[in-house]
Amino acid sequence: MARQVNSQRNQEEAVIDLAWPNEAWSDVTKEIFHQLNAGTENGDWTRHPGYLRTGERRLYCRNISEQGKGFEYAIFINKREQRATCVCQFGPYLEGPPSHVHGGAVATMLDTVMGTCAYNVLEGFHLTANLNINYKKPVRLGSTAIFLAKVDKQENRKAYLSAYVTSADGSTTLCDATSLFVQLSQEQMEKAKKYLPQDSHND
Ligand SMILES: CCCCCCCCCCCCCCCC(=O)SCCNC(=O)CCNC(=O)[C@H](O)C(C)(C)COP(=O)(O)OP(=O)(O)OC[C@H]1O[C@@H](n2cnc3c(N)ncnc32)[C@H](O)[C@@H]1OP(=O)(O)O
Repeated sequence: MARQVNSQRNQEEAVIDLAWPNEAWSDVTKEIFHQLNAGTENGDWTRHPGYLRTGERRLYCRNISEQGKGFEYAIFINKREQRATCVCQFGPYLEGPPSHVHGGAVATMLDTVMGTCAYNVLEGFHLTANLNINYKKPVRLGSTAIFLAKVDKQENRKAYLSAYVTSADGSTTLCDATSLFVQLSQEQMEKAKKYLPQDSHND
């Protein structure tokens, strides 16, 4: 059910919101998505739009355009509680150990979920300064996992986040992680402005 979002930027580049179930999603992934999406009804949670840009640049975890082959995910944000929850299904192009997900693919989703959390709940634009991951169990290729991230503390420009990854039924912890995100200074933001999308489409 990806939704075309008009982009004022330039005509040949479409911006498509992929953070919706599609036919490549398993019933488990869809079920968890609908549970998380139900949390948006009373406004506590918001679904973070996951845009595929079909132009030159693409968000790394949205760059495998064959449906179901890469990262299939949706991220939900609770701004008041400074938390993010993500349901992610790992496609067959993400293999590391045979039939299991590459550790770098899991790290990508941890960086993205914590980065999206920081982006939505904190002031200013943050970059990852440090990311530490403990891999507790291998993640089966094709399986669905849940990522739970939160902001633990802020000190000046530093934001400390933690996250853990569970199996779809929540019974098994697959990973846990901590990170440090640093808010860009005014001067750094000025320099970064030329790289930011001109319209409101993020991710
Ligand atoms: C408009 C909408 C468009 C986009 C809408 C997006 C929507 C949402 C999608 C997000 C999805 C992707 C999210 C992925 C997020 C990435 O993947 S970001 C890419 C990977 N990260 C990088 O490339 C960052 C590279 N590093 C840097 O640029 C610089 O080191 C930093 C991080 C900006 C910090 O440098 P700096 O500004 O010079 O600051 P610096 O004084 O060095 O450090 C500040 C403080 O942090 C501490 N610190 C810095 N590094 C460390 C460290 N490694 N360990 C411990 N302490 C540290 C310093 O000690 C210092 O502490 P205090 O002295 O203040 O106590």
